Amino acid sequence: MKNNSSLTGLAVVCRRVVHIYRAEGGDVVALAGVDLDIAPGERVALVGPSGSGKSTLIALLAGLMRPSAGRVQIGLVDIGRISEAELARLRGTDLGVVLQGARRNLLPYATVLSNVWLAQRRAAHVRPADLEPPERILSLLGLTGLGHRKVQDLPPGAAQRAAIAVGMAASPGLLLVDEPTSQLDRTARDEVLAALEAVNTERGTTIVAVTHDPDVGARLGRAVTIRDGRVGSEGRDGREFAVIAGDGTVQLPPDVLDVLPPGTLLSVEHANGKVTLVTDDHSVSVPVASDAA
Ligand SMILES: Nc1ncnc2c1ncn2[C@@H]1O[C@H](COP(=O)(O)OP(=O)(O)OP(=O)(O)O)[C@@H](O)[C@H]1O
Repeated sequence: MKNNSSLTGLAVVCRRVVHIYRAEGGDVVALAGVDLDIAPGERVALVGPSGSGKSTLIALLAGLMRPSAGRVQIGLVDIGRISEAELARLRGTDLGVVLQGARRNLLPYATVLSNVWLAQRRAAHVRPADLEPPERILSLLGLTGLGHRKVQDLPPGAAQRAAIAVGMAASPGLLLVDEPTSQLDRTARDEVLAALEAVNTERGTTIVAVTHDPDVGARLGRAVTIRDGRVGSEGRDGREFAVIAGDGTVQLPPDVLDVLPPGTLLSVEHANGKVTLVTDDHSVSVPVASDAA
């Protein structure tokens, strides 16, 4: 197997990723063909309506589940093709995972420093490597001076940053964070976002965060909207884009769908450097692209 040995950010590639939950009442297709490329050191928010598949996607990136079909690649490793032991090693070292609800990631009666130190011991057991002094990780996350506080005594924002510190304990190349700012006040939320930015800029770590907060998406710079188990659209630097999936399909924005409901027949006209969707009776035409300079 190829290794991810670099300490800098890891790339993520998803190709036609499908995930099906086998449930008693019937199968649930949670992801229906996700195509996504994230460059090393990028910061990406996964946004979208409840039940659209965000948590399923982050669980696949975290190696907690394998895709039913398609390819999920973290750095050089195709996580659908590696053994359970290799997957466990990847999870313990290359991937930092911060679950939703900061305190679920932490031992409440232990100090912040001990929480980071214990996470490092677990990582060293899986793959012996040089580990960063825990104090340096706390400093990166703005927790200097709080190392000897018990987790249960921390205010919510500091607890969230402590959970990120534990996620960063083994200096992973990819940090996955589920709802990092939910239930935080504005100040605490800004401190958490500043901490994530520090991780990204100072360590080069790739960051993927699931969030319901549109401001988080805007602040991270790239917001990928998951809709009905697919990549629906992307916001980049304040602009909104539709995305062509690997099978050539495009999810139309909700306001266009109001005018063109599912089942509408369209002809795709490509002429004079313009691509236009036109209804059969020519009552609606939607210019979708222009390749004119
Ligand atoms: N363990 C499971 N068994 C069966 N179905 C599941 C399971 N987990 C999720 N689902 C279903 O898969 C779909 C996607 O769920 P997922 O939790 O990934 O969405 P989400 O976008 O993260 O939602 P939320 O924002 O509410 O957390 C939903 O229809 C959900 O009901």
